[in-house]
Amino acid sequence: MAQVGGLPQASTTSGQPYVSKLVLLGSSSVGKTSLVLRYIKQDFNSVLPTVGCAFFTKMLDVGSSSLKLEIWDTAGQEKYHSVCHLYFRGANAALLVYDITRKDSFHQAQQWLEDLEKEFQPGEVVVMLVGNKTDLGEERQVSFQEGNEFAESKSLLFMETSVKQNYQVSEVFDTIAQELLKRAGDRGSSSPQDGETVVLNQGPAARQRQCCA
Ligand SMILES: Nc1nc2c(ncn2[C@@H]2O[C@H](COP(=O)(O)OP(=O)(O)OP(=O)(O)O)[C@@H](O)[C@H]2O)c(=O)[nH]1
Repeated sequence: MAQVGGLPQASTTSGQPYVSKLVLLGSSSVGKTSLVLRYIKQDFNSVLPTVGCAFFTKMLDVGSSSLKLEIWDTAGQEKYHSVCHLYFRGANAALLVYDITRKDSFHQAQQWLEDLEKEFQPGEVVVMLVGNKTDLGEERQVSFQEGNEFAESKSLLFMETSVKQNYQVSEVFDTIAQELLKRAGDRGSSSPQDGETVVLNQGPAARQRQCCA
């Protein structure tokens, strides 16, 4: 797993949260929607395939800082592939989700990374590779080592999860939040003042790419 730094240095003494956009990308049926629903609603049920994109928000407290995560859960079906590009514009973080029992989904996650690399500057977006469905270990086609090595080669965060068994689900989002706040602190972003909302990664490049979603 790529190294994650300590707790963020930035603080929100004014009580205003940082706001970040997190996009979930990956093949159909790898468990993207399930991951979000488990995290936000502590629920695991069979869900219908996503159409286009679903949107969720979640407030997190990390140390003395608050972060509002705007979570965009994209549809994995091939017919929505081109639409997904519209959704990941302006993202601060991305989860590239694959199913450890499906090698093709691992390759698709790598393809999504290439797409992100075309859209963003190196290091502009926090990216985590997530291998889901560890409860189906007997059907595993992608080893932990394979996922980890690919993530390390691309300087991505990496975790394996089982949404079904609620294994490492909150850790995925907490790690992303910590990394976002750490980067905000490293950049010296000032704490939001009363009535002000700070949107991370809103440099000149990001402002030019307004999301059309
Ligand atoms: N065994 C197992 N099944 C899971 C797990 N996570 C999700 N599933 C199941 O996998 C199927 C697909 O899950 P979804 O969350 O709809 O997958 P998705 O990636 O959002 O799919 P699209 O909306 O088509 O992009 C559902 O039947 C889930 O119940 C897991 O950790 N283990």
